[in-house]
Amino acid sequence: MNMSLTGMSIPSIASLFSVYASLSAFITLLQQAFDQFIPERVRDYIIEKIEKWFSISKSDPCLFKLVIEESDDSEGYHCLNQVFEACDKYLSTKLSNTANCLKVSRQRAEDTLNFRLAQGEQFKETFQGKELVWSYVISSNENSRQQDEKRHFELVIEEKHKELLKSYLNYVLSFFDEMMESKKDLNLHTLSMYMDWHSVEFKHPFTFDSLAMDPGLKKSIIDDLDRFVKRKEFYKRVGKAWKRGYLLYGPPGTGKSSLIAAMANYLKFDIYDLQLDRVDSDSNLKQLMLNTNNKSILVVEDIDCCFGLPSSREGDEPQTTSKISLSGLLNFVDGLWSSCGDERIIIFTTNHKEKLDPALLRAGRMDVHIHMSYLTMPAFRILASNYLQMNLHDEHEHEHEHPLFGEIERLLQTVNVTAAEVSEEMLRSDDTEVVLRGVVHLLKGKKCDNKETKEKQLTLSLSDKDMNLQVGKEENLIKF
Ligand SMILES: Nc1ncnc2c1ncn2[C@@H]1O[C@H](COP(=O)(O)OP(=O)(O)OP(=O)(O)O)[C@@H](O)[C@H]1O
Repeated sequence: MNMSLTGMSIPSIASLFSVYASLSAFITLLQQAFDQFIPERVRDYIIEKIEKWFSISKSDPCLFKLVIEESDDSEGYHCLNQVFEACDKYLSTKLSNTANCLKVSRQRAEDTLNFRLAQGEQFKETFQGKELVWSYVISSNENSRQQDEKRHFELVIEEKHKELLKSYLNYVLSFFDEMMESKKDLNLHTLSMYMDWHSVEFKHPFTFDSLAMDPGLKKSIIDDLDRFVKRKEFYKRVGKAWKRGYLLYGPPGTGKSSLIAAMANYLKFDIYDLQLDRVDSDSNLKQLMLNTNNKSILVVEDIDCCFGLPSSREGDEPQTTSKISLSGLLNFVDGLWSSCGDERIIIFTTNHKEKLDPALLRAGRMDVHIHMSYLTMPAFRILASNYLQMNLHDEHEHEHEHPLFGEIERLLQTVNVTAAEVSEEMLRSDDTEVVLRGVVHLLKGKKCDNKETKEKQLTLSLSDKDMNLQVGKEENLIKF
């Protein structure tokens, strides 16, 4: 019995070849016709549709996808999503030797390279024996500005393992927290052209050791900062937000910005430099405030110039003033901003405390007022020790001080000079003798100017029958 071949004849090898040949000729013809007669755009469209169809039919219906967007706009504000930031930082530490295509960047003044997934690229990771696939997606509409692009991560896992995502994300978040705790680099955040924060590495070398200031005042500032960072439980107990406000006031060049840098370096806090004159609405301010991180210092420089007051700087053009109101700012400082984060410091600086709105000085608003005064002898010793590498920290060293120190001390008692002016003089030479003579010359010059001014004032005030012409140096002052 012949069961398998009943009614069928096996084709010969020759006929198989001839069918194959005519089939491939037909396909080649079809392909040529497709290329020649169908316009390129239509061709691309057809190919894309076919590819899409194949990818849909291939896709596994049992996958679960988690979307992590860069910002959370649900409240009507563009608030950065910290989970996105954590994932971004986490991936940048994992990617460098695994993913197929990466983007690399380095910001000006940074040492480190930042690796990121390129758009549409994937990165696979195994967590507790299960595979997770990361991808980075940028979506934008064609007419949008760069800022309107939306970025998100997609994290895909098999549906049946999706409960693992929670512990995986917790692992990523605690990795990020540890990274932030141990990070040595601070960031300086300034306003970008899109009115968002733009961050660069903050590399200001200034520390409390570099700061020429009365040692007693310096110690009380350091003690205050130490107390502040240790008082988490205290603030909770008394029901206050864990924040502290400092008002730094004094003439230009006395070290207000330098003190801010020293504070940031001491606490390892990021700095947010809020240029109020660029903020155009209260809602913009709210968004910026909400996008600041814990453990940070928010700085508003020259606060007296921000709210329509005349410029406090000699020779300054009349400056643009902020479109937000002082009360708007104070509402944020007292209310929303202070209650939406922990370990926040806010610093206002001014050259003219007397021009400030009393609302700013109200008790409980700025906790500490620090007067940055003209240079005193103890502060001069710190400058000399730093710039000229003279060992002047030892109390008994004063006996062996350079002979010009006596003259400098006498001059400093009668002349108002800023640390900025003296430090500029100290940069002029490596030779101690030359530098100290330069300082004496600077102080004597100022004394002459003072004398001339005094004489002018005396003539004026004599005509006014006003003899009150004391030019005295204010004491260094810290007021809590
Ligand atoms: N107290 C100080 N100790 C050491 N250096 C100082 C001090 N004050 C000023 N300097 C030097 O002068 C430079 C300018 O000082 P700084 O910008 O801190 O002064 P400022 O009070 O903030 O001035 P402004 O009011 O103009 O902003 C600093 O970079 C620093 O080199």
